Amino acid sequence: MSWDILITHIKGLVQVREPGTEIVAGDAMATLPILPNAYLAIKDGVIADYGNMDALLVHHAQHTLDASGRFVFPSFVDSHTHLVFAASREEEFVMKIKGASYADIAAKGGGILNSAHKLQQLSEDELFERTRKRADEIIATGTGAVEIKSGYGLTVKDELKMLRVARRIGRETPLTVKTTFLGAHAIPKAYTHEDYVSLVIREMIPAVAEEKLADYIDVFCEQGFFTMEETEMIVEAGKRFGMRPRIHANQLHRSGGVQVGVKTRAISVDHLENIGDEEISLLQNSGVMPTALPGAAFFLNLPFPPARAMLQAGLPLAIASDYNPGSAPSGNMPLMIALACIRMKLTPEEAINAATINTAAALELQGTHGSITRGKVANVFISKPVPSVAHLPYAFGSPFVEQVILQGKIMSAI
Ligand SMILES: N=CN[C@@H](CCC(=O)O)C(=O)O
Ligand SMILES: [Zn+2]
Repeated sequence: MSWDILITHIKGLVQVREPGTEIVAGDAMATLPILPNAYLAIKDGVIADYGNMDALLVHHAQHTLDASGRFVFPSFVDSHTHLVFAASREEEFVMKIKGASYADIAAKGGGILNSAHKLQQLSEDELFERTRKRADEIIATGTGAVEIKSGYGLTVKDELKMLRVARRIGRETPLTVKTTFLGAHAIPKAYTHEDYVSLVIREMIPAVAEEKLADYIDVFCEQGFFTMEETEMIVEAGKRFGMRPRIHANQLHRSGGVQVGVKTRAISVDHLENIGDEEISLLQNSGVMPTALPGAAFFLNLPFPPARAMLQAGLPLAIASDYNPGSAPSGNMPLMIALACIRMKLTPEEAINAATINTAAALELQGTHGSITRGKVANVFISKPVPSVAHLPYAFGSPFVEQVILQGKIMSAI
């Protein structure tokens, strides 16, 4: 008997859970189970065993890694990204510094329409190569599973192109990928609202379903983008083709996105910079995962979601990066955890739960990802030598991840 990989002398094995814990909510988010002086054994791509070093019986392994002074974490699950895009938009970043708002830029044909224009010029292969670099980047900062949305195509052909690229990231990198169709991300200049919504429902959704390109359907429910009624029509159309909703809700205004999410039984409502008591009560016992995107709130100088009030109401909370060129040009999950602690007053334990076990549930990956549990996919990383888990958000922006293992394979030096 021999392990494929044995990690020994782990200072703390983080997020150790027995099978069955699929989500943490309210007060339970404050507890992050950590096993001190531990080992972790990996075989055939899964977590085969773990325990205290004193209980380690089988020492033989193809690769043995000594993690003295280091923590081992389950890889982050990033449940909201726009990883497939053509190019960065730092020109808009500078406009914002000089006073323009996100909405001003969007109204002038910038923003999402700017990204769509750039993406429409690229071949599928070129788009894949650009996206693969971002995939490597997020792997290096500890992400093991990721949701990727379309929404910068805005034509049937280009939305399909984006989703094919996203699926290919899932096949050709060690990331676990879930895909979301977000044709209703913005309204191209040549269309009326009505005509574009009809294109999304009548042509895009069936074409996406035909190639089985999307697991979920999303809509940017926001003033100047899609109304509550349009959002409901679009997600109901997606549901008829087996795509479960997740919604861009309440980013810039009290847009009603949470109300539509609850009504349509969305798996998650994401952003939530503009919610109040009414939305919090609606989310209670709804089964919808509230998801904060602290990178976007930080980058756009928006209010941060009222995380403490949500936890006090007994809600679960997930944290994702929203990696995209317009409102969150970073997929660095340790940085998102730091922002959640610093700006949303989450404790490190709460923020790490939000970025692992709860994001796994938000992608329906709770059986395979998001915790150190026997039988789950061996997606883990070894930290740099650090004094404590709280060092992660404390030393914000400092590299935290030293060695990545995905699907039971040691990734080359990062
Ligand atoms: N808000 C809508 N979509 C993205 C931003 C897209 C963009 O500006 O390119 C978001 O989640 O923040
Ligand atoms: Zn987004």
